[in-house]
Amino acid sequence: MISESASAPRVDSEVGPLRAVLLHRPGNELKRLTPRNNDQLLFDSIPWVDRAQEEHDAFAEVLRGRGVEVLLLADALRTALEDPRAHAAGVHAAVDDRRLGNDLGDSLRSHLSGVDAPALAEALMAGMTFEELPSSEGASLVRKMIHPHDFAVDPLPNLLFTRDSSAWIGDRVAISSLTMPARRRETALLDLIYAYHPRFRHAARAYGAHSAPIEGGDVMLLSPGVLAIGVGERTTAAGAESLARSVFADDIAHTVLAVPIEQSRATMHLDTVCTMVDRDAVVMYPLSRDSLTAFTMRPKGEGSVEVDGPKPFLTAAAEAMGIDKLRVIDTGLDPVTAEREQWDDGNNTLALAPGVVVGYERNVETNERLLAAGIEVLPIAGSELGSGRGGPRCMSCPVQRDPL
Ligand SMILES: NC(=[NH2+])NCCC[C@H](N)C(=O)O
Repeated sequence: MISESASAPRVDSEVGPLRAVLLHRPGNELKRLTPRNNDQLLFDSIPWVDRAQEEHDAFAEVLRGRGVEVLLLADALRTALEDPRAHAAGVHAAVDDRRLGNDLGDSLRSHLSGVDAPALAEALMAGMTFEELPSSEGASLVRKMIHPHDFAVDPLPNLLFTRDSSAWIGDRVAISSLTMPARRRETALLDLIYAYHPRFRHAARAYGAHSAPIEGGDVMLLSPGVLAIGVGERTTAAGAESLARSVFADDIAHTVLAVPIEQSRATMHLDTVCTMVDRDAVVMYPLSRDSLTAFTMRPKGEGSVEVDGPKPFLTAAAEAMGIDKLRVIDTGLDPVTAEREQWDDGNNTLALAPGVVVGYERNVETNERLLAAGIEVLPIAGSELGSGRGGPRCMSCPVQRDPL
């Protein structure tokens, strides 16, 4: 259970000692994946769910072993839904009349209004097929014509990647406006947690969840007050610009770098090619090293934003951070190994402190080079977890880090 008394959420960097993190233990939503729907649901294969849970439990244990408080999204959602206002909003978020028609929509609404918080949380996360809807009197055309195994409420298998659905910047939380249709409803769940869970009730928001697309995998806190935002398949230029305006207005950042990344599945977020492993160091996909660029945004007064660049990313980042150089841990891998390990989230590490990161054990060569560069790598298994294309950073939303 999530305690209510822990100290206030705050995250100013990528590598400050991690104190609390939001994870999602994969649940029944993964059991909805089939070879017919996995592409649309953004998984590359069909995970073995029990094993994925074991791998995830082991990931959480590694974090706890290092003194990190692990908050689980399902627990947080159930707690939030105990509040009657959250429960009503949860029912609203589950029922889509455009899909169900008015008759079925009404009957699902009245059914879900009567279930307890855990059952509503389960419907919100794992979804419901038409066959699972409560049987109602009268014949809805939709019920007669639809396939019983179609989804009346979509499952959310990508809840696993808590990084993307919300991100803490300083003492504020930005709830994402997710791009892919398969993930959009995650916004509503995070919105409920941050509005109604006692631990978060007082948290101020950065950015409006219904603004232009932003996903947390693209948001990197290079140093206190300096953000890098990937712009590619998920976060749009409009999203990066609105987030910049919002953090400038709230005075929680002074510089925001917008970093164009290739619009492809392999590089869906900035953190698929680059993550921070130390105060002044990143691990980076070798092919991105010399090609990544950045536009630099700064506040210009009266709510306007000045945009410079593009410059090489490493130069722009060092300038914004006020350091001589952002070190790149050179994995020095040959292009084929580098491409294989990038695909398996080798560059997607989660820092627990400066110089200490969690990485997938399968990325043997990347991890060896990190170790050789003096970075401690805590390896975790990810054969099943990785089937959704996300590594330790994607699967974690830091809620509290100590200042550097
Ligand atoms: N921060 C990340 N790289 N997240 C990975 C998310 C993977 C997920 N299947 C998606 O396509 O959205």
